[in-house]
Amino acid sequence: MSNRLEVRNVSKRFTRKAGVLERGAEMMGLKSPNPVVRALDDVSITVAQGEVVGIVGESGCGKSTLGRVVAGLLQASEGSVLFRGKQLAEMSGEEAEEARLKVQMIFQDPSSSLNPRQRVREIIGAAPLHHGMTTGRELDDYVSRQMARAGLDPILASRFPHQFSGGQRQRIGIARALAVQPDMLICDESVAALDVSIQAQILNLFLDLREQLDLTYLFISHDLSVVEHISDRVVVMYLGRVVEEASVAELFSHPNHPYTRALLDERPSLDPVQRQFSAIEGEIPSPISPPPGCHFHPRCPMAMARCRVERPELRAVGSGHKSACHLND
Ligand SMILES: Nc1ncnc2c1ncn2[C@@H]1O[C@H](COP(=O)(O)OP(=O)(O)OP(=O)(O)O)[C@@H](O)[C@H]1O
Repeated sequence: MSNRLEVRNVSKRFTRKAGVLERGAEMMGLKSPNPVVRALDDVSITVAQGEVVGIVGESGCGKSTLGRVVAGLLQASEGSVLFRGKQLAEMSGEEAEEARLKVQMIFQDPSSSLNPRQRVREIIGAAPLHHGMTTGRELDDYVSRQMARAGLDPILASRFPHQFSGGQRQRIGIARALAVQPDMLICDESVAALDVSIQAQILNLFLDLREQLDLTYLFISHDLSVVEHISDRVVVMYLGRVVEEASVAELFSHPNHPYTRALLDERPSLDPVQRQFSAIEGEIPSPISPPPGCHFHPRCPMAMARCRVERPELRAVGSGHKSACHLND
């Protein structure tokens, strides 16, 4: 399989506006005024054509930032993103626009990403019309096809978003993304707001679309059950870094990194309300001043002296299995 996407050594820093405390500290000559959040710290991943790669980790570990950098909604501070071996920065204007359209993002809350004043026909049809993928005359048919693909009855095209249920609204968002003929979907908590039974329907729709359209997915979720259901491979992130990656079967049966093991240990069984993992001992440190060495060491039951000073490299621990932990040495 060829690489659809390659994220190479990407870091993303945000500068937060200084709060009262920081400004006071600066006036006393103690600190720089604007704290820097290290949302991504030297992240590298590859996604093969047709693959579904799940990105998991606790809140604030950088999952959404990674998705947004890949979708071109945010610029990386360092590193590069390559599509089929080519960097966006190296492409001509038209080529770059086409590459951007090929990567579409599906967000968590369909209600806030759909214009409430637009009818579904306009929501789905505006972009393909603008980019010349259809004509005004063919628009109704074009929109109907996208709706049918996403499991919506085309007869509903003249309705407004509020006239649909949450699951149907997510289908409108999916139809809108499909309408610009993408190769890759970045799903950022795309089923998190839905009831569990509707979640299963939307996940199955994503898998069907992958078969029909040869789509590639980056699937961001805090819910391990969702990721296990849909992914071929899983990337585990902690405080802006990738700590482990493996095939879904390998990761769930032989987790290597103590953080991944803690995530899986804390995974409650069937209670959907508790399917988030927040129960690992200790607070997540701030990405403004992450701990030195291995970011996980303050919470790691197996931390050694070395873990407090030396960053562990992400290295192979098995076939297609990588982990960033000094315990593997
Ligand atoms: N625009 C921004 N300005 C400043 N800080 C930001 C911005 N966007 C994200 N961050 C910070 O970057 C870090 C990573 O955030 P991100 O949203 O990528 O994490 P996440 O894993 O997706 O978490 P969640 O599931 O809660 O969205 C967090 O500390 C967050 O507060």
